[in-house]
Amino acid sequence: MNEILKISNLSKTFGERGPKVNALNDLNLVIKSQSFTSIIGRSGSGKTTLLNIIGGLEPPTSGEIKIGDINPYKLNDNDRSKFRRRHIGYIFQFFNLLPELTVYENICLPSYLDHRYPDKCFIKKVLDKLALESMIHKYPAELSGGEQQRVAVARALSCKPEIILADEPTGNLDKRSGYELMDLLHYSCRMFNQTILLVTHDLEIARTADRIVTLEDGRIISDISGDAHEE
Ligand SMILES: Nc1ncnc2c1ncn2[C@@H]1O[C@H](COP(=O)(O)OP(=O)(O)OP(=O)(O)O)[C@@H](O)[C@H]1O
Repeated sequence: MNEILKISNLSKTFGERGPKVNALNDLNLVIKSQSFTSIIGRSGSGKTTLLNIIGGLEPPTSGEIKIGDINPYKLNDNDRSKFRRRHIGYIFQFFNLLPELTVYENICLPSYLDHRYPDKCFIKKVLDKLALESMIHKYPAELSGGEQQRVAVARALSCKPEIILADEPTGNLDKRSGYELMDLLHYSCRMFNQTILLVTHDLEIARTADRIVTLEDGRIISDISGDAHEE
């Protein structure tokens, strides 16, 4: 498999004026295309910071990140936003759906923002798989937490991004919905050839991945692939 993401000597320091926090310290990571990686670690270990930097939301203090051949931080703001919309899908703990839009409009939002027509055929497939077809005219407030999270997943998939970044996506779900969501992410990784990076505190959820990367104090302290992490 090819590399889709390469992170070299990445550091992030917060607190320009006040006390400094080294959230990431000289971190190196290579992610293969179409792989499923869990990122775990204690609170404050740098997981969200890493995901935000990969997602083009937070520039690193030093070091380099390449998604394919592109360093998103070498693009201007407009091109970086476009790059993000086209190549990266986000799933957050608090679904972040827009309450005044229907389920279908929420799902198509990334395409609208990109001034493109949504791929209706593809979206239909996603709706089918996520069992959302009957809900497309509803508003987020009319849905359960699990249903809202499925809408958030459909929205993340709708532009067929190569990379899905999921930050504690099961954090607000009951156990069953959490495992259903993981099945969906594994399915989309296989069916739509996506690469998934998942931040979680839940070790059982983390173990469903191909690879588990553990952070501590902004450094990788363990990186286990394949069946080894199931022992
Ligand atoms: N915008 C910010 N300004 C200042 N410090 C920050 C900022 N964002 C994160 N930090 C600090 O950077 C460190 C890493 O934070 P980060 O949110 O990446 O950790 P995390 O592993 O995702 O934690 P959690 O599991 O609690 O979400 C923490 O010490 C945090 O307080």
